[in-house]
Amino acid sequence: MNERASLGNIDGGIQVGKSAPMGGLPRRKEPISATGSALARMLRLQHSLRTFYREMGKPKVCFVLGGPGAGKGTACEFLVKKHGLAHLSAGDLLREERKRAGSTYGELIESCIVQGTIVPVEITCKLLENAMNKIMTESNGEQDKFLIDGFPRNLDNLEGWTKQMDGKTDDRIVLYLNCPLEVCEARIMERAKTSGRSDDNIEALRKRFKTYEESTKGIIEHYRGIGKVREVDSSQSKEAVGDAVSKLWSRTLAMSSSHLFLLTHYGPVLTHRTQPGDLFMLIPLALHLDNFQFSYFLCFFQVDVSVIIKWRKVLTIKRSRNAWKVCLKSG
Ligand SMILES: Nc1ncnc2c1ncn2[C@@H]1O[C@H](COP(=O)(O)OP(=O)(O)OP(=O)(O)O)[C@@H](O)[C@H]1O
Ligand SMILES: Nc1ccn([C@@H]2O[C@H](COP(=O)(O)O)[C@@H](O)[C@H]2O)c(=O)n1
Repeated sequence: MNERASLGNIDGGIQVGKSAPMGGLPRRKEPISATGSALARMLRLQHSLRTFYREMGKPKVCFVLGGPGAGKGTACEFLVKKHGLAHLSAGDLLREERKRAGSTYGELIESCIVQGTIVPVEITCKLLENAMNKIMTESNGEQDKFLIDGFPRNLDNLEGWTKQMDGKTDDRIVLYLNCPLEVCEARIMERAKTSGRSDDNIEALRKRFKTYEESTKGIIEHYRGIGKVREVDSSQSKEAVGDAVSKLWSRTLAMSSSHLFLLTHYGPVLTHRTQPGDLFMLIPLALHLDNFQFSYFLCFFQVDVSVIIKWRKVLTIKRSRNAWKVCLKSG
């Protein structure tokens, strides 16, 4: 499903964000001795669980940046087809809003586009927020992974997103498509023959390059500084870029969302990062490590079955009522 643009306008008015999948922590089954350290451990665990649930319920975002013509849209289309992600292009949403009858911002948007400057973030961010909400609502919350293409482009975009979205999204990584500007120029001039875009001409392109050099590169460096940039050489063929971004997605994003957590009141006792291609199941996992009289938490997790199989050396897994029970093997 290609969900590029055409997804919302500023008057859409849908609330962003969705509530965490679980309302709160399950009740303890058995009381534990009320020592200070046990209490401290409980509080720590409660805090990490709350963080975990909060992050799990948020839409996951991968920003896609690079120069004009670096191949952002093309790479996103590839990821949509291969990995079923939702693609929101800030530029496409702005162009859509520009032509919407009755839009208050049509003229402002057009003037920014032909001048190669950046539209005020309140407009772009609202369009993105509405489009994300539309996709999440229509998919019943199942589509929660977004490629946001061409955003944040400058400091105003970055600060506005942080303020307007205020932790409502889980901003995972920045996919940076690095391509020499001469290559970008040749691509855009080729695209200009058929695109009909008012900024696909050499004059507007030079202005867009200037904005990219002066504003967007600083944003990429900001994200690099906090370890979020994943870089791909996008001067390669479309197939090679597609392969590279797909591998990146599998290795970085899929892995980071697929941990196996065994939670006890002593904290997560084991976590495991999965490999691309592992089998995933969404199952209710109830943990009760009998020997240690741990209380259990009934949780929904993405569980990598092959990991469970490895751990069967020390753990047994039984189905009990409607839940899975994990016990330490005796002897
Ligand atoms: N790896 C590639 N090799 C050759 N041509 C490419 C490659 N990637 C994209 N193109 C072509 O270059 C042009 C620009 O690509 P695309 O629209 O994906 O870039 P973009 O970064 O999204 O551009 P913009 O910022 O202007 O929207 C398109 O005509 C596309 O078909
Ligand atoms: N965050 C953004 C993104 C885009 N724009 C404006 O749209 C033009 C075209 O963007 P593309 O990503 O489709 O190349 C861009 O030059 C800007 O004028 C913006 O303002 N803010």
